[in-house]
Parts: sequence; C-alpha cells; structure tokens
Amino acid sequence: MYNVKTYNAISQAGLDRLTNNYQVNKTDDADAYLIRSVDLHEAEFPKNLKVIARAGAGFNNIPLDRVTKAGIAAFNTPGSNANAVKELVIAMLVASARHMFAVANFSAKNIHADISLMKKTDDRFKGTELLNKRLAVIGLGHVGSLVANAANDLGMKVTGFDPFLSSDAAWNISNQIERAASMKAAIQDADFVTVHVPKTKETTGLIGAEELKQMKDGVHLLNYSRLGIVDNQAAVDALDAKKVASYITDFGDKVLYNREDVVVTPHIGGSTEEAEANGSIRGANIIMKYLETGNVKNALNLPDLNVPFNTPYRLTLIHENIPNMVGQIATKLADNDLNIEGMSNAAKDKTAYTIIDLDQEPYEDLVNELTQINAVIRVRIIKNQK
Ligand SMILES: NC(=O)c1ccc[n+]([C@@H]2O[C@H](COP(=O)([O-])OP(=O)(O)OC[C@H]3O[C@@H](n4cnc5c(N)ncnc54)[C@H](O)[C@@H]3O)[C@@H](O)[C@H]2O)c1
Ligand SMILES: O=C(O)CC[C@@H](O)C(=O)O
Repeated sequence: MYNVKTYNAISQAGLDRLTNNYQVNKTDDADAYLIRSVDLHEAEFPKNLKVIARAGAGFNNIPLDRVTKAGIAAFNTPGSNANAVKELVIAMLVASARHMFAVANFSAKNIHADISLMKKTDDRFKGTELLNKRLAVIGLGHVGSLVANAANDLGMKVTGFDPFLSSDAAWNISNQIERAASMKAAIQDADFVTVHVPKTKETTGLIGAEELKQMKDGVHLLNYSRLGIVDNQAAVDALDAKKVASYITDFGDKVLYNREDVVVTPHIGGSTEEAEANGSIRGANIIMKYLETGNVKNALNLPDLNVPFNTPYRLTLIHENIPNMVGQIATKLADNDLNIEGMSNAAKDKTAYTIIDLDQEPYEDLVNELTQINAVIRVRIIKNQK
C-alpha cells in the first residue's frame, strides 16, 4: 500500500484515479505528495517520501536542491491549467481596454442612480479596442503561446519574446506572431505587455524600472506568472508617473493596494474546475507511474528514463552524476550473484538515475549496501505488480 498526502485543495478527479494500492491522507509518513501552491521551502520531508507531484505549472514552491539531495523525484504538470490562465488574461486585456473595473466600481457605488447617466456625464469610461493594438507576450510556453494565439485571433498584433523557446512550444505558435530578439524589441511598441515566465533567480525583477521606461506611455501591464517577476514598486512608480495606465496581477502585494489603476486577483489564474481536475489527474498518474515502475518523464530534477518493466523486480538508484557509479553498482550486484537482466542510465545536470531489472528477488540488505556506495543518494526496490 502506498500513502499519498495532499496539500491545498486537490481535485477529487485525480484522487479517484488512484488504484486500491493507494490511500490518501492517512499518515504524514507519505510515499508521495500531491500539492498545489503550498510552500515547501521550510518543510521537513518524511523518510519515506519518494515523489512530489505539483498539480500546476509553477514549482518555485519546491526546494529542488534539497529535494534532489533527499532522493525525492519532483514533477509539475505544465499545460494542465494553461487554457484557464489564457481565458483570464484575455478577459483582463478586454477589461483594461474598456475600464471594466472602474465601471464596476462606479456602478456599485451608484447603485441607486440611473446608470445610463454615467455615460453622458463621464468620459472616463470610453475605452479602446484590442483590434490592431500590439500585445507583447514575454514567455511563449504553455500559457504564453495560448495567449499569443488567442490575442492574434482577436485581431491584435502580437510580438513574442522567449530566448529559451523549446521546439515543441514553437510548433504551437501561430506564424502570425512576430518573434522579438530582445526584451526591449518586444515591449517598446506594445500597448499591452503580459508576462508568462517561471519564477527563477534570473526572472526575478524581469520587468523592472528599466523595462518600464522602455515601454510606450499608457501601456497596460499584466502579470499572471508569479509575484516578483514584475518589480511591483517600479510598477507603482510608473503608474504614478502615468507611464503605465493599468496593472493587473494575480499576486497580492501591499504596495499595490488601494489604487484605482491596479487590479489584484487572488492567484486564480489556474482556478477552474477543468484546470484543477487536469492537474490532479496528471499528478496522480505521475505518482502511480513513478512509484510502480520507477520510470521518469519530464521530471524537474531527474533525467527521462523509460524502460518497459518485464522482470519480477527492479532496482532504481538516484546518484550523483560522476564517473564509475554504474561500475560500482554492477560490481556490488555481481559480487552477490545477482544477475542484471537490463540496465539503463541517464543524467540531468548533477544528478544521474539508473534502472536495473532483476529476474530474482534481491536480498533484504541490498538497499543499505548500495546506499553506502559513495554518491548514491537513494535506492528503491520495486516489485512488479503485473
Ligand atoms: N496565475 C496562475 O494561476 C498560474 C497558472 C499557470 C502558470 N502560472 C505561472 O506561469 C508560468 C508559466 O507557465 P507555463 O505553463 O507557460 O510554463 P512553461 O514552462 O510552459 O513556459 C514558460 C516559458 O517561459 C520561457 N522563459 C523562461 N525564462 C524566460 C525569460 N527570461 N524571458 C522570456 N521567456 C522566458 C521559457 O522558455 C518557457 O517557454 C509558470 O511558471 C507559473 O509560475 C501561473
Ligand atoms: O494551484 C494553483 O491554483 C496555482 C497554479 C498556478 O500558479 C501554476 O503555477 O500552475
């Protein structure tokens, strides 16, 4: 029996996929965590924990270095909520062009007045159209590519900037989207700028005072990525200077409160029934595959390694990516008369992963003995359930 612990509201759709070999939230000493935005940076991980699946795209809440050193595989589910974010961003583009939040505030405050009078008395509510306006999309991954394509379908001129664009992602982007060679080239002519990059050391403050200065006067800025990717104090200064017309973000920050030109939504970009179900189902599938086969695809901290599991037992080893690891492991098995039916190894950055298929049950102390090899981080024996 495997134990799964959930954090945050995890859609039942994914939990329903777990087979009878799984129980959910029965113990803290879990084999797997299925999480959303919970911040794990200060968390202590139980000894049993083998895998963390993040239902969603952003993984800046997982301390990847520490998790890897503990031999825990970490996965996210990018794309599971991309359509939800796209729809909200498009709504916010329309809302900012048509002053929808000012209109809503006005009508809420003047509930007893004849609302049709406001059009006659107040020119503030005359908006602009998105047609032929320019949108800069920073980051063209799962979310950014959908936003770029949808804005293009609405008749906007769209410029994208993504120096690390994967070839898979590039296939999803309409050939109408212009590709900028630099951030400055992307933002300097844009009427709207929207940011869709992961939060890393490199992207923190990606849109700061300098970038805001390079934008057109009256630009509308959107941040549905993460807190800190836009320097909020710089954004407030640019709003005060009327450089930026409006700023819409999914992440609260006290410097943004009580302003009519700022709208903060409470981190709801991916909060739809469909997106939460997608993320939870993908998370549950990832957990079952990793625990039951050791196979890995698109992990955040392990290389891809997918080997058909046709023997009664399998050993998986997470170890440092240094010379002679596989040799030492194979020698230990040979010294103990364990025949290797199949062996595969791959590396990602400083971490390597080895799968060894065995035709017989390994002796009890093998895990301990292999773990004692210098630079071996985690050893598992998996019994084939098929
Ligand atoms: N508000 C929400 O609820 C919500 C929902 C989903 C995702 N997100 C956030 O949005 C981010 C993007 O999500 P995604 O699913 O598109 O991720 P993704 O990994 O598919 O795409 C991210 C893209 O950003 C690009 N990128 C990285 N650094 C860049 C830089 N310096 N300049 C330009 N491009 C850069 C990458 O090459 C990649 O193509 C996530 O990391 C997450 O933080 C927020
Ligand atoms: O879990 C959520 O609702 C947030 C998800 C979102 O921020 C993401 O990065 O995918």
